Amino acid sequence: MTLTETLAAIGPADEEAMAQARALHGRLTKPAGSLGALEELSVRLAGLAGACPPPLAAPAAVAVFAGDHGVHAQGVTPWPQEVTAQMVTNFLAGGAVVNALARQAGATVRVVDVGVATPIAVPDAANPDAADLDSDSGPAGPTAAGPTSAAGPTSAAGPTGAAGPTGAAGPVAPGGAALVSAAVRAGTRDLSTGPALTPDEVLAAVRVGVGTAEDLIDAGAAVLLTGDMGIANTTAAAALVAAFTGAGAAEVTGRGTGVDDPTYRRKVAVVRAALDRHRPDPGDPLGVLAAFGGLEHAALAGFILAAAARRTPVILDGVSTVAAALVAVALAPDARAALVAGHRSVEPGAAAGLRHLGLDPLIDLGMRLGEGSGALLALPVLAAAVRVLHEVATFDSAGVSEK
Ligand SMILES: O=C(O)c1ccc[n+]([C@@H]2O[C@H](COP(=O)([O-])O)[C@@H](O)[C@H]2O)c1
Ligand SMILES: Cc1cc2nc[nH]c2cc1C
Repeated sequence: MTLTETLAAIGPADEEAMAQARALHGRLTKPAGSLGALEELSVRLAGLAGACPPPLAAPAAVAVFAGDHGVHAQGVTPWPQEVTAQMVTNFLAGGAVVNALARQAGATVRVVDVGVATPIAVPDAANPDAADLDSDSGPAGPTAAGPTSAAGPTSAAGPTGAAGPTGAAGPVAPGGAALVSAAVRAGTRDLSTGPALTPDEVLAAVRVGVGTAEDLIDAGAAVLLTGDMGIANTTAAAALVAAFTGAGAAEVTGRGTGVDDPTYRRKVAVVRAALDRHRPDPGDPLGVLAAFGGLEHAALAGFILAAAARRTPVILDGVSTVAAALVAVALAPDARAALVAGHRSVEPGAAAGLRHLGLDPLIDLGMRLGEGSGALLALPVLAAAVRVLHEVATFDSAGVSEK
């Protein structure tokens, strides 16, 4: 679908299904309210699906969007830019945190190059079947269904190719991920000296995200997870969060990968100057993306919107995915119904963004990695919330006396 069609397909939560889920919770063999936040989550998922119970949350697929940032030139991070490409290679080889956590959670991983600035080395596919989580490289389980296997032909990026030259999914190393090459440009321009992206580049990146979500859902995914990789992207994310929440630069800028005091001060100054320079209008979400980027934020916004249009839950991860959710909800307020806040990242912009969205994170482990790591840890919680509605007996059916 085009972005316009995607936005038009996003509708509000189904109040009737939510009422049914609330009523069902009152009949299940547990004191009312005893499952806390799990209950409200399952009610929201019923509202999204328009059904009670909503579908079980499997198979699950995480998409990690990778891009580079011109603002890297301002010294806002200690890491060299080429680490973005090197970490993509690590994802493909199966050696990153996202791979370990995806194997643990029984999710597949797709990596989308939407704007990496340096060449990506694709590891040899020693065993192309190994990315199928049914294999020995990961735990077998109901979520390890073939159709979403990262190694499958659906990874060939037909629909995501709107942005330009798009590669078929690359070879997959054992336990690794498929690569979709859909770079819109080799990193953004420096947001501190001018717009990071042109309007056309923004739209192209958003389309990559829309196509990725559609592709994964068409291949069977029942829940989508967001991930990002981009050295210096917490600077762009902070500016995006400030633009949509109205918070000041110091409130939303964090230490990212762990920057020292002088770098942190420089980073806050860069975000403050960029906000002054661009005077972003939150009523023009695509204009805000053009001002600050990044390409992965734009693609993530499209990914979230397409999930909402297909009434599929999408688990947010860290600050970049929260920033993208702010863009998505500014474009289509009803998209909020599809959002599940996976975790509370240490990065202050993540908490500020979640507050603005009115979402409570499922877990809070002091993490600040990105890559989809927090979303993957929250996946079993979401899956459990749904399974309870499917499987727990009622007082009537189990013959348990009520109070
Ligand atoms: O989202 C988070 O919680 C998060 C917090 C700090 C760092 N990161 C990751 O670190 C990279 C950006 O950090 P930096 O310091 O280079 O801006 C990028 O790849 C992010 O995925 C992610
Ligand atoms: C090593 C490394 C891994 C990452 N994963 C996500 N962002 C990252 C940033 C760095 C620097």
